[in-house]
This record gives sequence, structure tokens and C-alpha cells, in this order.
Amino acid sequence: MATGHPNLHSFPNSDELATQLRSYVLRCQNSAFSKHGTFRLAVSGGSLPTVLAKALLATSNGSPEDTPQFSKWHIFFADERAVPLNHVDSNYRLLNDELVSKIPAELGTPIIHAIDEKHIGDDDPQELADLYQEDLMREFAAKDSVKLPAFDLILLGCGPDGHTCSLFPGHALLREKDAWVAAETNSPKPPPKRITLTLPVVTHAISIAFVATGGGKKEILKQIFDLEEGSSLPSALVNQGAGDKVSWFTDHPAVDGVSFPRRGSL
Ligand SMILES: O=C(O)[C@H](O)[C@@H](O)[C@H](O)[C@H](O)COP(=O)(O)O
Repeated sequence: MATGHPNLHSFPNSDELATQLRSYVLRCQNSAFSKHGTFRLAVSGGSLPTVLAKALLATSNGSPEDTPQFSKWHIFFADERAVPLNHVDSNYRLLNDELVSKIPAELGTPIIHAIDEKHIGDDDPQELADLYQEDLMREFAAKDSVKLPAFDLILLGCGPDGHTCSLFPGHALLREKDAWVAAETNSPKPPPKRITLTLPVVTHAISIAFVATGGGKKEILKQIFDLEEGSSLPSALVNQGAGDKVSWFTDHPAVDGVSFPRRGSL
């Protein structure tokens, strides 16, 4: 059961947001290293990879704590579209173009867990989802059997309808209790065929961060943080299920007029 309220961090501009997001991600990295020597995270598509690259490719102060040690990172996708990895709609390609291809050699190379391209043409992306779940099992359940994987960090976006990952409002997938990865065949946001982490996996993560910027997010954020009106929206379900493990990184226009139960300090 979740405890506490999500933390809100709101910044006047994208530079300050990126600076604080960097510190947050590196704190998650350092805490993960002290527990198991690697950093296992999942990232979304949309605008997130660009912000993340701005945060992580900034100059380090030289200390190991302020340096992304990418060779010990395992990056999974919170959701992915059933398209070839070099397709313009691929989240793998987006992350590669924005971040991975720009990492200086001395920071090392992360292990990227991509979908299996052999199954992208299937009518039903279920096999793609099952294979991705097997990849997660190799990483999180190789030694012990676990009910759910515990990502060190999941980085999410929030759509204008309140969706997150490829979990859309009103969809039966929101009730999934057992699968770690699910198939979506009819996404309202194109392209229609996708795979996504399920809600129990997202809320089980050690830390979860949303990045939502721009005035276009203001109306949906009002609903998400209105405990009655928006309580069944996917992003609100993450807040409810994970409580104070959740941090929102926003800019001022995105939260203009939004009342939050708790403003966090960094
Ligand atoms: O691949 C995807 O479609 C995403 O993972 C999706 O969940 C995204 O994060 C939101 O739609 C927010 O997108 P923006 O950050 O671009 O608003």
C-alpha cells in the first residue's frame, strides 16, 4: 500500500528542470549502485528522452557521484511501439538519437534492452510483450523468483488525456494484475500497436518520476491532482499506487493553477 503524497518540483525553465532532474537521477543511480552494483531503469518516449539527454549530458563536477556511469546502466523501455528499431516512431531510436549516440566514450555505454525485431510485424503484439517480459525476468528474477520487478527508477511522461506508458484512460489493461508487460493493439495515440509495462510494475519501482512541461499539460494535471475528478486516470493511478515514491518534474506553465497536496524539496 502506498504511503504519502507524490512530490512536486516546478521550475521556471527547462535548464533548471534538467539540472534538478540530473541530480535526482544520479541520486537514484548511486543508491542503486550501493545496493546491487547496477542501475536498472525504464524510460518512456515522447518528450522525455530529449529532457533526459539535456540532464545527463551536462558537464559533471568530476566526482563519481555526479557522473552517470553508463556502463553499469540497464535501460528498458516503459513502453515501446511495434515498429522497426530504426523507424521514426520507435522509442529505441528516439532514445538512441537523443541520448545514447551522444554519450562521450569515457562515460561508457549503457545496455539497452530493445524489443525483439523479429516480432514487430505480428498482427498481435502479444508475443512481443511476452518476449520483453522474459527479458525482464532474466534481469530481475534470474536468482530468485519475484512477483514483480523492482526497477531502481522509472521515468514517465504524461499525455494530454492522462495516459502514461501506453496505459490509456478507461482501458482494461489498467486492471492487469499479473503480467509485467502487456500488449496494446488499439492505442488512441498512434501508432496503434505497442507494448507497455503494467501498472503493478510501475508502482513497484523504487522511484518513479514524471516529466511534464508546457501549458498544454495544465488542464490534465489539474484533473490528475484533483482527487475526485481525475482519480481513475492512469497517471493518477500511479500517484495513488506509489505515493511518495513519485516525483513530478514540471515547469511553471504546466502547473499554473494546479493544487498539489505536497510540494517537494530537492
Ligand atoms: O511512447 C509514448 O507514446 C510515450 O511513452 C507516452 O506515454 C508519452 O510519454 C506521453 O504521451 C507523453 O508524451 P510527451 O512527453 O511528448 O507529452
